[in-house]
Amino acid sequence: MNRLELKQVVKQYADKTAVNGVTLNVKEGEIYGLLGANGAGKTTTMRMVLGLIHPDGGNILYNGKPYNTELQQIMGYLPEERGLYPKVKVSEQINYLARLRGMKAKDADESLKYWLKRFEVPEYYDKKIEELSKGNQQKMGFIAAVVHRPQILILDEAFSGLDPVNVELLKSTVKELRDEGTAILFSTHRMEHVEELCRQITILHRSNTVVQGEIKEIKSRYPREQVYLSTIGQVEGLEQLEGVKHVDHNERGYLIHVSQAEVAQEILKTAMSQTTVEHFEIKEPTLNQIFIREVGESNE
Ligand SMILES: Nc1ncnc2c1ncn2[C@@H]1O[C@H](COP(=O)(O)OP(=O)(O)OP(=O)(O)O)[C@@H](O)[C@H]1O
Repeated sequence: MNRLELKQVVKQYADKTAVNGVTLNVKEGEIYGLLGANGAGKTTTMRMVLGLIHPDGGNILYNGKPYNTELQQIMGYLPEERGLYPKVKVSEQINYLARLRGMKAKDADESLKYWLKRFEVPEYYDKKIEELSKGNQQKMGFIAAVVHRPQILILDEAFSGLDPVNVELLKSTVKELRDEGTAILFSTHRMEHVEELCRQITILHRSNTVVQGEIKEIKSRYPREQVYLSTIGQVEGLEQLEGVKHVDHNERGYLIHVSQAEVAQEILKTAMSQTTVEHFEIKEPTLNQIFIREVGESNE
C-alpha cells in the first residue's frame, strides 16, 4: 500500500524551479532514498511532503488522500538542522511535541521513556538539549520524530554527527520501524547507508529526476568496470592486458579497472597461470560511483 505518493510535484521560487515534476511512491514498510547533490531539491521536496510549503503543481497523496492538517499526526520529521530548542528540557519538549501530534500525556511520557531507555540514555529525561553533545542532540531529534509512532517518517541526514556505535543503533531502529510498517523517506549524502537501507531511490539533479528505481535494477543498467582479484602469490603483467585501464594493488589483492567486463576472463587466466586465486569478482558499480557519474558536476 502506498502511504505517500508524489505525482509530478513542482515548486517554483520566483524564477527558480526548485523541484521540477518529482514523482515517487513510498509504500508501507519501505525505506525510500531521496538523493541529490547540494541544491538538487531534496529539502524542498521534504518540506512539501510535510505540508510546510505548498506545491505549485502536481499532487501529494497520503494514504491516497490529499493533505489536511490532521496529517501532522501521522508524520514524523527529523530535519537536517536541529529542530529542538536548546534551553528546554528533553522531557518537556518531546512530550509537548508528542501531545501536539495527538498523543495523551501519559502515553507520550511512556513512549519517551521507552525511547530514552532504548538509546541507553534514560538520564537525559531531565536534561536541557544544550547540555547534550551534538550526537546526543541528534538522538533526541530522532526520538522527537518517532515518539508518536508515525506512519510516514521523513529523515534528513539522520545519522549525521553520530559515532559508529550510535549509527548502528539508529540504523537498526530505522530497520525496525520499517519492519513495523512505517513508510520512510530517507535523504542523505551517505551512499553506503542508502545501499544498506533502501530498496528504491530517486536521484535529483538540478531539480529534475535523473535516476529512479530499485537499486539492484539501477546497477544493472551500468557497465561493470572493476575486477577484484585476490591471490596467494604475485601476479605479473595485468597492466599489459588489452582493456585494462589501471591496477590498484594492496596486500590483500588487486582492484583492476577495465574498459569492458569481457577482459575479466583474461585477467583470471593470467592470474591462474601464475598462482592460486583465492577470490575473483567482477564488481557492479557502487551507488557512489553511479551518483558521481550522474550528478558529478552539479554542486551549486
Ligand atoms: N526559500 C527559498 N527561496 C528561494 N530559493 C530557494 C528556497 N529554498 C530553496 N531554494 C532553492 O531551491 C533549490 C533546491 O534547494 P533545496 O534546499 O531543496 O536543495 P537540497 O537538495 O535540499 O540541497 P542540500 O543537499 O544542500 O540540503 C536551490 O537552488 C535553492 O537555492
